[in-house]
Amino acid sequence: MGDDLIHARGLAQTFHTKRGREKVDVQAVRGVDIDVEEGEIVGFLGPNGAGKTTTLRMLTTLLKPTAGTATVAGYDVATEPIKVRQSIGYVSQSGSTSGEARAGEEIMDHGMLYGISQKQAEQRGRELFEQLNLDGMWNRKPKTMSGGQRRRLDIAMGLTHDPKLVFLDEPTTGLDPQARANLWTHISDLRTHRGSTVFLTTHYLDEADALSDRILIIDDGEIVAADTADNLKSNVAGDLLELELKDNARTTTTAEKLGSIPGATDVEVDGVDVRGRLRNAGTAVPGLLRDLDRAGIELVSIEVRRPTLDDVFLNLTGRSLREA
Ligand SMILES: Nc1ncnc2c1ncn2[C@@H]1O[C@H](COP(=O)(O)OP(=O)(O)OP(=O)(O)O)[C@@H](O)[C@H]1O
Repeated sequence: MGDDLIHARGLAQTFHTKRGREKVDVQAVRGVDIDVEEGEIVGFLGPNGAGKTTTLRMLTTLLKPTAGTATVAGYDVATEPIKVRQSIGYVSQSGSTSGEARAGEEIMDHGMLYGISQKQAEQRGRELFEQLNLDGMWNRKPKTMSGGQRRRLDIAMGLTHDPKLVFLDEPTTGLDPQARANLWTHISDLRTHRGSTVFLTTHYLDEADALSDRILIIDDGEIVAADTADNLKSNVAGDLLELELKDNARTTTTAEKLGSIPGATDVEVDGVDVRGRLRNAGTAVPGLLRDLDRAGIELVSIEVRRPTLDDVFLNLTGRSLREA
C-alpha cells in the first residue's frame, strides 16, 4: 500500500549466539508482516522476549534484517537507512537524555542534529514542552525530573524534528499508575494535535487497550493477531458469564440450560458457581434468567465480564500474557 508508513513483509532476525560452548541460532523474529497507516496508533503487544524490541530495531534501521523487506516512511530500511532515520522519531526503553545538560539544550541539539535551525528547534521544542505538560522545565536538568517528566522529555526529543512516525519502546515501563495514565493521555493528544503516527511496544494489556487503534500481538517471534481491540475481543473470546447459585444441587441443571444457549462454550461448574462463555451475553442473559426462575433455581449473584486482551492472548496461545 503506497500510503503505509510501515510496510514489512517476512521480516526476520536470527541471532547466532553461544549457550555455554554450544553455538545456537535464536530466531528472535520469524518473518513478520506489518502494515501501519498514516495517523494510526498501533500497539505492538507481546510477552518478554517475544521479539518486540528486535522488530523495532529492524524498523528503525538499528539492526539489519536477516530476511524479508520493510519500508518505513516510504524508504527501504536496508538500502535507504539514512532517509528512514530522518523521517522517524525513536524513543528507546532507556531514553536518550543524558541527565547533565539542560532539557531545552538537549532538545535544541537534537533538532539541529536533524538539520533544523536553532530557532526552529527552539520553537518546536517549546511547543512540545507545552503539549507534554513540561512547562517550566526548559532549564531543568533531566536528572532532577520525575520518572514521568523524563519520559515525556524523551518523547519531546523524539518529536523535535517533526517526524512522520514515532516509535516508542515500552514508553511507560517503570512509571507509577498515575504517571502511566497521564502519559497515555499525552500520546493520544499527540495524534489529535499533530497527526502523529505512533508505533509503540508494550507488555501491558491495559496500555495496548487504552491507546491503540490497532493491536499487533507477537508471540515467540510470530504475529498471532492484528486487529482493533474490539474485534480481537469479540472474535476470539465471547463474554464470560458467572452465576452463583444458592443451592449447589441445582448446578448441573443450570449448566445444561446455559450450555443449550446457541453459541455458549466453556461451560463449567465450580462449587456453587456455574460459568460459561456467550457470544453476546447482553441479549442471551434475560431469557436465561427467566428460564432459571421458572425452574425455581435461585441465584445469589450474577456477573457478566467483557473479554479482556488477556482472554484473547490465552485463546491464541494457550497461555496467559500475565504469566508469560
Ligand atoms: N543480540 C542478541 N543476541 C542473541 N539473542 C538476542 C539478542 N537480542 C535479543 N535476543 C533474543 O531474541 C529474543 C527476542 O528478544 P526481544 O528483546 O526482541 O524481545 P522483547 O519482546 O522486546 O522482550 P522485552 O519485552 O523483554 O523487551 C529473545 O529470546 C532474546 O533473548
